[in-house]
Amino acid sequence: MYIVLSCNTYDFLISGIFGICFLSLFYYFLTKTTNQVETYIDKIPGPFKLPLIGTAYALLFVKREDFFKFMLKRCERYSGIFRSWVGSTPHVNLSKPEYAEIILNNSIHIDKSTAYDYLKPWLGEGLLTSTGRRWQNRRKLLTPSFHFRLLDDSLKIFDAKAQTLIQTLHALPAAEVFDMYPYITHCSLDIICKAAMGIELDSMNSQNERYVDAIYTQTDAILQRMIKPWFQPNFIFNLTQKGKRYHHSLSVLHEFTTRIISERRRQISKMTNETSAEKKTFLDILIEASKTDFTLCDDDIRQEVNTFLFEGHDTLTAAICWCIFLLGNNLDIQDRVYEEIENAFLNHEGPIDMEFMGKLRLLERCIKETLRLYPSVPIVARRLQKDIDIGGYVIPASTTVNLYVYVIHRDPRYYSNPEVFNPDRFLPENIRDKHHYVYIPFSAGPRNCIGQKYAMMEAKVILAYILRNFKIKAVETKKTVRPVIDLILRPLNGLPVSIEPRNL
Ligand code: HEM
Repeated sequence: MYIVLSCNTYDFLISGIFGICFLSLFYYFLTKTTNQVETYIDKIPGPFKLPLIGTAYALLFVKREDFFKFMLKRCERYSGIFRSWVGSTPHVNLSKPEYAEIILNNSIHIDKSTAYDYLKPWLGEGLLTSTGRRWQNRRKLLTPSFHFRLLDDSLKIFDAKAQTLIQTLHALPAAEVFDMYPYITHCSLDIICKAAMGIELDSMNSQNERYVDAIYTQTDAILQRMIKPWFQPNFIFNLTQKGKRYHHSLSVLHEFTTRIISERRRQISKMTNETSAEKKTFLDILIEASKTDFTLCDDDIRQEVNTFLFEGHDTLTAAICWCIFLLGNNLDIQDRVYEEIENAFLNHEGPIDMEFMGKLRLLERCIKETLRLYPSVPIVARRLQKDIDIGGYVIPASTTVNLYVYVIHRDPRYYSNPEVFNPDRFLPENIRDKHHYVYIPFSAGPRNCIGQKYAMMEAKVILAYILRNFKIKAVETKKTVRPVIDLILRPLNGLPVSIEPRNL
């Protein structure tokens, strides 16, 4: 007789057996070194803790799609600050803007938490995950790629790709409900490849599913490893089905970026003096710098390309889709945005430019309000460099601190009816007296998002074209939609909508 084990059961058994042996071995040594820390951490309120597993036992039966809701409930229960233990690693979870300021408003606590180590096989020591001198040098090198003038040039690419997206959407059968999420994903992937790497991917026509699927497998596996101690030791994780899928997806991602870099190198080698004097892409800057900077080898370039491909399209796709979801539920606001876009197009010829962008004020407020309600990066984590005092508790150096951006953005002291979509919260007169850290979708301080201006511009262009061409109705409502987190905050069921072409 055969016993058929589901993937999850198999993974659970393998990781359970090995995990218990592994954790027991290290427990003695770990507790010896963390006693002092433990005394401080355990003064902070938090759920009941078990030996070895910490507070992660509560996640044993929490499904992936319920994890975010589960953590939000904890935030609600402990209001502002609570501690949790992922195995023997203490985490302090913060959800007040005043606490976010203490963590973000300085150049001391700029190290990412050890949880980001699980991103390293993929993103290596790229800008998102690196630290210290290496991070400083890289940030200095890459910041000019996001200079305003260069962003201006990227606008033409945003415009051209948004028009391709519109043609694709027009070709779909009318009045049928479909998932718009993959269409936005391919559009923003094509844009980042062209604007930052100089490569024409054309995934809107060729549907590059292998790369996109590999990203979802990675981000899911990485999150599971961050929160479930039994998946953390490599030799256990590698034996699980999840581990096997993870390694396969890793090779797909590396293959993809290696192909992009060699293709761009080939293009550069064919360039004449005239064409090479044209605008340099982000990848060109890296390739050029590697000729004189010997700390920038091929592997470093690949790490940065992986980082920017991921950060540059996945976060943005989520933001655009959440905005369409919200406007598809608030048709009165959608109509006002449509009018604004139509007025901006009056007497306008050619691709969208900076002047045109300046006219889309309501649309900009809608994007900001979307990022308040559904920040693409809902939790930001740091590893403390020295002891700090928060809410009357001492949090020792080296502790992992998680900032719940999603909860901070709903602080009722600063946002009345925080669950309501109201773009006018971002009118100049309404934001004047707000706490600076009550709105941090791009994080804040020295390690804020390097691509935030780029992101706002791209979102505006894509949304302007979609909303000008179609009236959109979202199928899901605020009540039915399930935000899930696998690093990025996405709607569980994608973005089911029906679209009706507007008469232009
Ligand atoms: C709506 C879109 C976006 C959102 C909400 C967003 C949000 C964020 C946040 C919260 C961080 C800090 C992460 C952390 O500390 O763990 C971050 C960092 C970063 N973002 Fe974005 N991002 C967006 C778009 C982009 C784009 C378009 C790019 C590139 C083209 C980009 C590149 C990066 C990079 C490289 C970092 C690491 C910066 C550093 O540590 O120095 N992001 N982003």
